[in-house]
Amino acid sequence: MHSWRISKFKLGRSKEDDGSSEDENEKSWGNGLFHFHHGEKHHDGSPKNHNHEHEHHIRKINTNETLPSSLSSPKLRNDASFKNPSGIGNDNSKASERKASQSSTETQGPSSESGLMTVKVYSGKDFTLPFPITSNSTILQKLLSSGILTSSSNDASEVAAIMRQLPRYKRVDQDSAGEGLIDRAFATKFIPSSILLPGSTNSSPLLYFTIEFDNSITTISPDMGTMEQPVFNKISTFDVTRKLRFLKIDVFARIPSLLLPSKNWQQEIGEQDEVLKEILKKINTNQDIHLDSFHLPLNLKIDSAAQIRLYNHHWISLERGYGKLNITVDYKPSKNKPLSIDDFDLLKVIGKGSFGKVMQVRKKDTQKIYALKALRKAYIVSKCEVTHTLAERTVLARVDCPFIVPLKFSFQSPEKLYLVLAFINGGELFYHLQHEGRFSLARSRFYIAELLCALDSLHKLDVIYRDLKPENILLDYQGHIALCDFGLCKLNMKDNDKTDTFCGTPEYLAPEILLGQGYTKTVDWWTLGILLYEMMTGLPPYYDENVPVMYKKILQQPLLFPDGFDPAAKDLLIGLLSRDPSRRLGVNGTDEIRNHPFFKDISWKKLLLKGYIPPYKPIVKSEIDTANFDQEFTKEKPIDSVVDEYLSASIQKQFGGWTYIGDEQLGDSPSQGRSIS
Ligand SMILES: Nc1ncnc2c1ncn2[C@@H]1O[C@H](COP(=O)(O)OP(=O)(O)OP(=O)(O)O)[C@@H](O)[C@H]1O
Repeated sequence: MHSWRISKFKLGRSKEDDGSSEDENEKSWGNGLFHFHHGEKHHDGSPKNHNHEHEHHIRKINTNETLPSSLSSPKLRNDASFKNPSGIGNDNSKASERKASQSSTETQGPSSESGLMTVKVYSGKDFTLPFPITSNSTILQKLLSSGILTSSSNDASEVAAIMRQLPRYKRVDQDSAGEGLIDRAFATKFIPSSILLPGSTNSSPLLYFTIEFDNSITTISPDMGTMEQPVFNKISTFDVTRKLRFLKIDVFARIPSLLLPSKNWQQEIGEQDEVLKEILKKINTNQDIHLDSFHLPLNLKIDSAAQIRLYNHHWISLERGYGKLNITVDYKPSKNKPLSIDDFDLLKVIGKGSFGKVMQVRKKDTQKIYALKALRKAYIVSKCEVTHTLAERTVLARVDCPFIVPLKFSFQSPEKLYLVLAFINGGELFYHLQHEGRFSLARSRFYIAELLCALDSLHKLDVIYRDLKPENILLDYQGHIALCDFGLCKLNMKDNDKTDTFCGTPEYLAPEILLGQGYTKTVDWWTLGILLYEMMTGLPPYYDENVPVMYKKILQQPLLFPDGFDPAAKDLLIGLLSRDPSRRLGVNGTDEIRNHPFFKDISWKKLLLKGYIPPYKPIVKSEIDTANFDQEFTKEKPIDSVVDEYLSASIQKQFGGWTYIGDEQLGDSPSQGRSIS
C-alpha cells in the first residue's frame, strides 16, 4: 500500500520579499504564513481539497522560529480565531453585496485589444473511423432506429432503405467469429451522429468536438445527420483578451462497444497495431476516443473597430484526415467596458484559498464558463500580501503559455479583488497522484515536459515560480497541465539575480533556501526534480513527517532510487537535484534540461501546440462539470459574500496596481496602475 505523506506546510512571504511597506502593512510585518493540510481522500473517493477549512489551519509563527539553522518544528497556535481568519464562509446574500459590486471601480482584461469571437459550425463531411465495425444486422438496425438522421426521429422506411444498402459495404473477409465487417470508410455513412438511448429524451452524440481558445472550451455536438455527414448548426462566442494565434479543434467519438468486431479480431489487430489497441481498449471501457485535431490560424491583429469575418463558410480538413468541418469565424473588437460581479452568474463554489474563495461562474453575455477568484482586500492588507497579490495578477496577465491557467479579466469593488480565470475542470494533480499512488514513466514525462514549458515561460519573464507542487497543478478536460496559484512568484529576477525570502513548501524547499544563502531561478529546477521523483515513486525524495528531520535530509541525505528505476530519469534527477545550484541542470538555461536524453522522443514544438494526446484523460462530462471538485465546496451556495469593511484611501491606493488598463484607477498615481515592480 502506498504510503502518502501526511502533512504539508506552505511557507509564506516575509518582508524582504514584499515591497509593500506602507502604513497598515507595516504592523504585521515579520510573520510567516503557514498552511497545513492532510493529504486524504473522502470515503467516497472524491477529491478532498486541501484548502478546505477543516483541514486548512492557517498559523502565524515568528519567522525566526522557522529558520532552518535551528531546524526546529513550527509551533501550532491553537487559537480558534485563526481557523477562519478571513471570515470565508460567513456568506450572507444581502442587497449590500450588490451595492458593493455595482460600485465596482474598474477594469478590463489584459489587453486593450479585447473583443468577441463568434464561431459558427454548420456541418461536417467525410468523417471516418480508424477501424471497421460489425455487420451484425440486429445491432445495426437497432442503432439506426434510435438515431436522428434527417429529422426529429427516423421513420421505418428510411431505416429499411439503409439496411438494404448495407451488403454493399460489407467486406468479404470475416472476423474469426464468422461475422462480416463493414469497412471503416463506409461504417460512418449510415451510423447516426446522435442516438436516442432507450428511455432518454435527449440524444447522445456519437461524434462531437471541442473548440478551445485560451483554455476556454466549447463542446459542439451534432443535432442530426450521419457520423460521416453530421449537422451541427451551433454558435459559440469567446471572450478575446489575448491575441492568440489559433483556435484548437479536437474531434472525439463515443462509439458503443457493441459496434466493434469480435473480441478475437480485436486481439489479433491489437497485436499488430499498438495505437488501435489503445483505441479499442478505450471503447471497451466506455471512454471517448480522440479522433483528430486542427489548429485554425487566427489573424486577430486587426485595427478596425468594426466586426470582421475571419473565415466564411470555410471547410477545414482535420490534421489526420478523419474528416472536414464547415465553419465561419467573426471577430468584433470591443470597448474596455468595466466588468463587475453582476456580469456573471455564480454557479458553484469550487475551492477556497487563504484569501478568499474560488467559484465557477458563467459570463452572462458570452455564456462562457470561468473560475472567479475573489480576494478580500482588508485581509490581504492585514497579511502584508498586497505586493504579492498584485504580482499574481501581473504574472497571470503577462504570461502566455498553454500550460498556465490564463487570466481573462480582473476587476475590483471597494472591498474585494476579483480574478476571472479559465475554468480548468480535470482536478488537481495532487488528487490524481494520491488516487493512483504513482504515475507511469510515460505519464510522468508528459507532465514534467509540459511543466518545463510553463516554468520556462515564467523564467523568460524574469519570474521565479517558487511553489511547484502537485496541489498547484490542475489538469484540463483532456489531461493537459494548467499551472495555477501564482501567489509566491518573485518578479524581476534576471538570470543571476538572487533573492533570499524563506518561502515555499517544506518537501520542495531547495537546500540553498534552507541555508539562507540566497537563490536564483534554479530553485524551480530543484522543485521540478522533487516533483518528478514524487510522481514516479509516490513520495518526495527527502520526505519525513518531522519537518526539521526533513530539512536535514534535504541538506544531507544521499539521493536514493528504488530498484529498476529508469536510468534516464535517474540521470535527469541527479542533475536537477544537485545541491549546488551553480552545478544544477538548467543553470545555463532551459535547453540544458530539454536536451536531456529523458526527453529525447519529445518534439517541443508539438508539445507547445498541445499536440500530444495526454496519457490520461480526466472524467469530465461537460464544460460545466464540477465532479472533480470537492463536494464540501460544490454543495455550498455560490454567493459573493458581504463584507462591510471600510478601507482608507491610502489603502485603496495600494490596489491601483490591479488596474492593468482602463481610464479609471483607484490609485492617485497613474504609474501605480502600470507597474508592480
Ligand atoms: N482556474 C481554475 N479552475 C478551476 N479550479 C481552480 C482554478 N483556480 C483555482 N481553482 C481551485 O481553487 C483552489 C484554490 O485556488 P488557489 O490555490 O489559486 O487559491 P489560493 O488562495 O492561492 O490558495 P492557497 O491558499 O493554497 O495559496 C485550487 O486549489 C483549485 O482547486
